[in-house]
Amino acid sequence: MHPPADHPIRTPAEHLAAMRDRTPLVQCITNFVAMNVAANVLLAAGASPAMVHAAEETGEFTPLVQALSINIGTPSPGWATGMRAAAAAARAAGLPWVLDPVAVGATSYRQALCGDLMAFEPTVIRGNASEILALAGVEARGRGADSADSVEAAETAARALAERSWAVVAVTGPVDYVTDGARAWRIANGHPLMPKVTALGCSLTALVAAFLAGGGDRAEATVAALACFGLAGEQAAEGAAGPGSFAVALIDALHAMTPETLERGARVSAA
Ligand SMILES: Nc1ncnc2c1ncn2[C@@H]1O[C@H](COP(=O)(O)OP(=O)(O)O)[C@@H](O)[C@H]1O
Ligand SMILES: Cc1ncsc1CCOP(=O)(O)O
Ligand SMILES: [Mg+2]
Repeated sequence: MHPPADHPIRTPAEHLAAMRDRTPLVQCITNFVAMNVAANVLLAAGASPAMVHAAEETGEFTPLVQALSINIGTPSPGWATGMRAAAAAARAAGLPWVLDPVAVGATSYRQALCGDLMAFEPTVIRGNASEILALAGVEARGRGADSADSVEAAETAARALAERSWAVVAVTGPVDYVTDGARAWRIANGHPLMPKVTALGCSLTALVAAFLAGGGDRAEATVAALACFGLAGEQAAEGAAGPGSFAVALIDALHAMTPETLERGARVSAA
């Protein structure tokens, strides 16, 4: 169900162009905080969002989309049933899907839900360092939805989780880390204002799903999405007076991003 690893190598710019060529329909089951922000991020970047979460319709709806993003940020039993149904439908249809394990270390309910979802083999897992540590079963110091651990501290756990689950694992923070268990990259794009705006991580997870829908190697598509989002953050910060105007400028920067700008601005290195 995962794209084969023998795709020709694409640059982040080529991944952006491929995503936009497809204008992928991305089903998002996300939290109440992120719903609007994530939809606007997808639209600005060139994808098409659909916030569909009811178990009653997802079996019918998920096969119509090009990628799925599941974020457990504000879980409840009905939504959890919808998440499991959507993940099952994505797996059955061979669609790429991304898991965002928000605050998974905080409660046993979130841990159990992520355990259920992991059984449906996410294509990519994207979280902050504390979330990836907790999901990997390593002691983490998360504070709710925020990380209290460094990306570096989560790298070994991320690799182990990728090997164990066969998901690509993306750990975000000041410098992001992406691994498929065999290969790894660091993405140095981003700006310190990004964690000062809620739901940007959640929105990035949805953007990763959109980039996966563009095809190619799933790890490289993930790296491309992170570089694109981080670079948009850098550009947005240039004229921002603080987190409020930054959030608006980030949407504008994603909309204005071109493959050429991304080619020049992506700071990706092998890890
Ligand atoms: N201190 C920072 N400096 C630069 N970029 C950051 C920083 N913290 C987070 N980011 C960026 O913010 C985005 C969201 O990541 P993160 O804050 O780790 O997710 P979450 O909101 O899920 O905790 C990513 O693009 C990441 O690279
Ligand atoms: C604040 C909050 N509480 C539950 S979900 C959520 C949003 C978290 O968003 P992000 O992980 O992108 O910062
Ligand atoms: Mg998050």
